[in-house]
Amino acid sequence: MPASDDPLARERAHLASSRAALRAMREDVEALDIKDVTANWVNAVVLGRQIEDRIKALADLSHTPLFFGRLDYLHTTQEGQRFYIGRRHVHDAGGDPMVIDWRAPVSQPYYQASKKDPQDVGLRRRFGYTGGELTAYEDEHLSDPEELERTSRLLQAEIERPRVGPMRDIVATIQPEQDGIVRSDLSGTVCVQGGPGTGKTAVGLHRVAYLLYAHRERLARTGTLVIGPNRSFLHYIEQVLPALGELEVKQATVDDLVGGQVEVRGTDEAATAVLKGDARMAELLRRAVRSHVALPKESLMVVRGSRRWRVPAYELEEIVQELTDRDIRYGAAREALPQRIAHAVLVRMEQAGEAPDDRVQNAVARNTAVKAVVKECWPPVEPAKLVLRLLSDAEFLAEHAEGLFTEDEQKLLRWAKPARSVKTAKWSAADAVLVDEAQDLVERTHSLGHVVLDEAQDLSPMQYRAVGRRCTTGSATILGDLAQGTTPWATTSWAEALGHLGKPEAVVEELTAGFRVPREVIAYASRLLPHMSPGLAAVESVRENPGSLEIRHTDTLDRDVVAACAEALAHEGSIGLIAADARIAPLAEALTAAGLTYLSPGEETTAESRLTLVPASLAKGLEYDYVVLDEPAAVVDGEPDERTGLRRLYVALTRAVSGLTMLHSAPVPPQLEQV
Ligand SMILES: Nc1ncnc2c1ncn2[C@@H]1O[C@H](COP(=O)(O)OP(=O)(O)OP(=O)(O)O)[C@@H](O)[C@H]1O
Repeated sequence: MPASDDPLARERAHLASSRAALRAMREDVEALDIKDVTANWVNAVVLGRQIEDRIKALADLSHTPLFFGRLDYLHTTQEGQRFYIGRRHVHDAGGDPMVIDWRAPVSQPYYQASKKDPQDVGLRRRFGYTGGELTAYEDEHLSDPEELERTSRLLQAEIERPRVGPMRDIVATIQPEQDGIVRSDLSGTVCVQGGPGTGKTAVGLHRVAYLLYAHRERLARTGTLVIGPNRSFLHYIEQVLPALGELEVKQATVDDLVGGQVEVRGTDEAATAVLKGDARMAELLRRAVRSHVALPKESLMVVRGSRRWRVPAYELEEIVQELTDRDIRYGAAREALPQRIAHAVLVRMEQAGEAPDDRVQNAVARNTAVKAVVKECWPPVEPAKLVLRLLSDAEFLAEHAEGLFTEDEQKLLRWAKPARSVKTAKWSAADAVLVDEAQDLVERTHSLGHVVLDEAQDLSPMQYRAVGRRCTTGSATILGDLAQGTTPWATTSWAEALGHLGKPEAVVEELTAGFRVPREVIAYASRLLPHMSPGLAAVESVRENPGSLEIRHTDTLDRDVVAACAEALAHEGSIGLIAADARIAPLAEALTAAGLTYLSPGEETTAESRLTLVPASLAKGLEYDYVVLDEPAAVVDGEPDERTGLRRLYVALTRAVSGLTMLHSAPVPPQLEQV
């Protein structure tokens, strides 16, 4: 068959010319000479960096196909009729598109069109690649009533592909219900509830990429942030956005966000941490900050030259009262106060026939007598010092906690040993959140354009508030699973959480199709659901490969766990050995003794180094091709209460992509028995 008649050959030719076009685009950028256009050194550096980023974004990565799909519309539109869909836009020398960005509106039917609703699509073609080579394609004629609907083999192969290394993007296979969330508008906050492996993280990251495409300038100005539960999780996901060409998105944990003011060196008992995370703390802090405002006792006398101007105490009182009533930050009101007082002085000057201008008003505002009034009525408040006092000084706490916290609760809140200074205090993570709240009462926190919050179910109300104030003027994507909440303050209702976040109007979407965990394994793990999160639906696995689930009883646990790891290493893909935190040290020793090298979570698995030893407390959000789960009873017992223990076990049981081997010497928790 001549190449021109062979569709695969034609597609390969299009790939080759698209690659050449991309190379040309890159060469054009590389050839840019900025000497003539940059007037100064700063501009040159900024522009130089932008060009470097652009060159990086135009790299042709051999392992990521330039396009993964094709759409042929039934009718020609202004933009054309046939489109190749890929990770980025590529055009030829004449400016005509060779590949269309997956985020462009014309690409949307690639994800959304169906036989029921073809959206003017005649043909949808998916491409299969082997090692960077285009080797297969698969067609759907959406408008052909004769053609039967069937599951795409290429899609299935992509979902079943063994995992190794960090998280990958899913642009080629985003599902319609996921696409709806990815493309939802920047103005709205979306909350996604979904069981393990339903693609919440993937959807959140692709939503950022989409929003950056659709609102590039606005978000470049305001900024975007992805919040995850810990460093190892952030490492695991950090390559997804760069692979989609987005290099500017920041990542942080909640602790990172609030950690600027104090150094966290202490911990809290669970009951204390729960209380410190309670939304009532916000009111306590508000009262404590506002308690610094005092009404003036005496009148003010401003001397300028030979004249003296007097503002009576009742008028100063009115000014202070008016600022108290207004809903502005403590610090902003403190800055406004001298000007207000100066204004009152200026009114008197005008009444006396003078014509003072702005400079006079500014000079009066800086007058020592005015400064003294400000110091007396609106003294500066240092957030960390204020929280320190609340947690150390029983009387001060009691004064502001009245009607909010009982005496017993106040006792729980107070540090056993009062701290002397901000530097030496043993701040806990929950304390840092309080300092952040107090800081915001003094000075408004900068708001970003969009924030993605992953594993949100583990946040306390005060933590939700800390995240919420970082997107007051922007929007958010909140991702979580109520069944995976393992903190003592875990979320029980999304409506409540969204209220704390300050986005009560957000829509809650649910994802139920599972892309990670094989059917048999998810069915086994879901036996726990009625015991820990009644009412939540079990995930429906879309994987065809039933996967393997093996439960082994043993009297020589360490030895057999190591053997199971060695067995798992015979398969391709990554291996996670998950165990209760207390079991990590003995297992590490056993692995080393057996000559098996292992990584810690967050370290990248590679083809050479594929085994990770994962404490159950860090397993959330991660996935491994094969999981060996050590002693489930120890995972449950590692938590302060049974429900949290079962949830921790549920997380550990749902990390596997291809197979799970569970080994136990103690009895398996009875909740896993068949009902
Ligand atoms: N549409 C899709 N096509 C292919 N793979 C997908 C798709 N959606 C999700 N996946 C894959 O499924 C796995 C689970 O996705 P992800 O980690 O986003 O789920 P999650 O809901 O955040 O899970 P968890 O609750 O355990 O944190 C990942 O490997 C992801 O790439």
